[in-house]
Amino acid sequence: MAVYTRLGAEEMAAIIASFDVGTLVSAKGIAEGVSNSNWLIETQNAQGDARRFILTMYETRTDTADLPFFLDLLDHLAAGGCPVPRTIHDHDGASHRFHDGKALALIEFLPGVSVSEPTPQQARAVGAALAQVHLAAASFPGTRANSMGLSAWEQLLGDCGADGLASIHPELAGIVARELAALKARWPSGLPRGVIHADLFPDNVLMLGDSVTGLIDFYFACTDITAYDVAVTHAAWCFSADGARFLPALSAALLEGYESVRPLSPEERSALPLLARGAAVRFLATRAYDWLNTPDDALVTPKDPMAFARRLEFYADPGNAGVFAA
Ligand SMILES: Nc1ncnc2c1ncn2[C@@H]1O[C@H](COP(=O)(O)OP(=O)(O)O)[C@@H](O)[C@H]1O
Ligand SMILES: N[C@@H](CCOP(=O)(O)O)C(=O)O
Repeated sequence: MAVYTRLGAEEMAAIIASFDVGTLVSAKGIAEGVSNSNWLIETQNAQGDARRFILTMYETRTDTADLPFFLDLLDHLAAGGCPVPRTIHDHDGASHRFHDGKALALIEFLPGVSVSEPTPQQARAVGAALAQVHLAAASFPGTRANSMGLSAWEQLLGDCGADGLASIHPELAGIVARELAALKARWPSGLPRGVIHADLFPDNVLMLGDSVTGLIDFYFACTDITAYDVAVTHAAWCFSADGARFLPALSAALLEGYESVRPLSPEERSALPLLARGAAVRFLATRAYDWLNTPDDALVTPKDPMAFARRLEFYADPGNAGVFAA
């Protein structure tokens, strides 16, 4: 459930009237998503043409100071030919506005559905789309530090505490301590950097058949190691949902699709096993924190941290490093 804020019909009509998109016909809350409130908006213009948009109201997890970066990035990538939604600017030319103290933005609706059991063809298309984003983002002037980097993982996992981690799984605290030490000692410097999506899970990709029709939810986008984004996407796409089974055909297809647009350098390739361990720790950290800190009556069901502990064990096994070999 991801509608945290209730908006009355009159309020919604007034918000939509701030944009040059016609009159409001319907507004339906969207159940998917966890961070922000989203509505599917239908409008009609003077000619009677129906149009669809997504209205997002940013809740506490999104820092509104970051919105110009996120929203300008969408427009930049869309102008560069990437399948990302454009933002609709209001009558004042602003990409976001405030309602009752909360920021909101209207963005283009893109068709497509999120796949839950991707095929290799779909993984290939996602790899290519990710590479297209990396190339198009190279000319984006904005920068944003990664607020979900190594120090944040350490902080979140520290906040969980050894007892908290042990309540999730008896061996988790030990695994986490080992991994954080290895990542801190060996995290690469000198690899190409740029703007990355940093959360390209299947639920953030819209597809029709084997084609990517939309890359959405850029609210973790930041400036970081480009190949780390490949590692995040690999961790997100190339395992069964519970992390228990690695899916080699998806892995090969994702990397091949990526390299069909942006070949990886030998240095990036050889860093991928470690970057993938980092990616697994990143999602283990937020999931473990949420697992221990989400109130029982919250609207959101926390995601299983162990699904990323299992991926981590896979990536940390030197016998599996060949997965990333050219
Ligand atoms: N531009 C878009 N076009 C079509 N559907 C979208 C678009 N943006 C978001 N959605 C829908 O809204 C849902 C939640 O959006 P998302 O940005 O992932 O929210 P959250 O940040 O809360 O996770 C998506 O799963 C998708 O169904
Ligand atoms: N992809 C993350 C959760 C982030 O939530 P999102 O709805 O903003 O994509 C995970 O699976 O842990």
